[in-house]
Amino acid sequence: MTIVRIENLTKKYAGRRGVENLSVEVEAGQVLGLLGPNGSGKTTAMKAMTGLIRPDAGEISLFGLNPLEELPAILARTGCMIETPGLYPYLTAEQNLLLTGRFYPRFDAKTVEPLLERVGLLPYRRDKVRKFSMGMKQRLALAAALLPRPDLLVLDEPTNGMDIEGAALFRELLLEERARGCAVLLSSHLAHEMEQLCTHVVVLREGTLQGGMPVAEVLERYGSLERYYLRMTNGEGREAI
Ligand SMILES: Nc1ncnc2c1ncn2[C@@H]1O[C@H](COP(=O)(O)OP(=O)(O)OP(=O)(O)O)[C@@H](O)[C@H]1O
Repeated sequence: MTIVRIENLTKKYAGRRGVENLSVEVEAGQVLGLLGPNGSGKTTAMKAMTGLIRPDAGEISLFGLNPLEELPAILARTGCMIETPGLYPYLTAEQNLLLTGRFYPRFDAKTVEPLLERVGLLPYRRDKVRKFSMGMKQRLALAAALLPRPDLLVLDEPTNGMDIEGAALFRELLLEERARGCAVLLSSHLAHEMEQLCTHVVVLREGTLQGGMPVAEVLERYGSLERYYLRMTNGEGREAI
């Protein structure tokens, strides 16, 4: 089942580059990795998909729905982590999840404690988030993204600031979600992490798609995702998906 379909998405900021003519698809159970240098348009693409910004052109369909018209129905089934986590600093970790969970029709308050345990924050559940380190906030934001029991996860550099244990926990968690049939759109600068987690990758450069293929094919043809990435971003090669 196709969960994400983006066709010819273009978003420019005051005439300047953002993302141009991007087309991608993600099926249930697939993890699509967005790779690209800083400023290549990954966050812009994710924001346009989740209704945070309005695209200039192109078609976006999530679960067969248009985010410009049916965003609440889409967000009810989607977990997001884009840029700064939207957390309430003066509430505890537990209160944050209980409050955020109320926005999701499928939320069950009984899942809060297991979720806190899953991200390693159970001992800190009664601590105010303002006292949390960056990595702890990332862990809590990840738990918040899982609150709706999502069919789609949109994760922009989720392990940024996480310690080694947190990043390992994240990997485990993401593979579980993938096995459950959740579709994932993931961006990260860690090629090794992406190689382990993604089923498919696309590479962006200066707002345009340079290439993309299943990770298994990348490994077969290029030996590593890093080599493929470097090939796609140094301007040498551009391949059709
Ligand atoms: N709000 C904004 N106003 C103006 N330009 C913007 C804005 N947000 C992004 N841009 C520009 O759009 C381009 C793409 O930025 P974007 O944040 O999507 O890249 P990215 O691939 O996510 O980068 P990074 O890897 O650094 O997170 C950049 O040239 C950036 O300067």
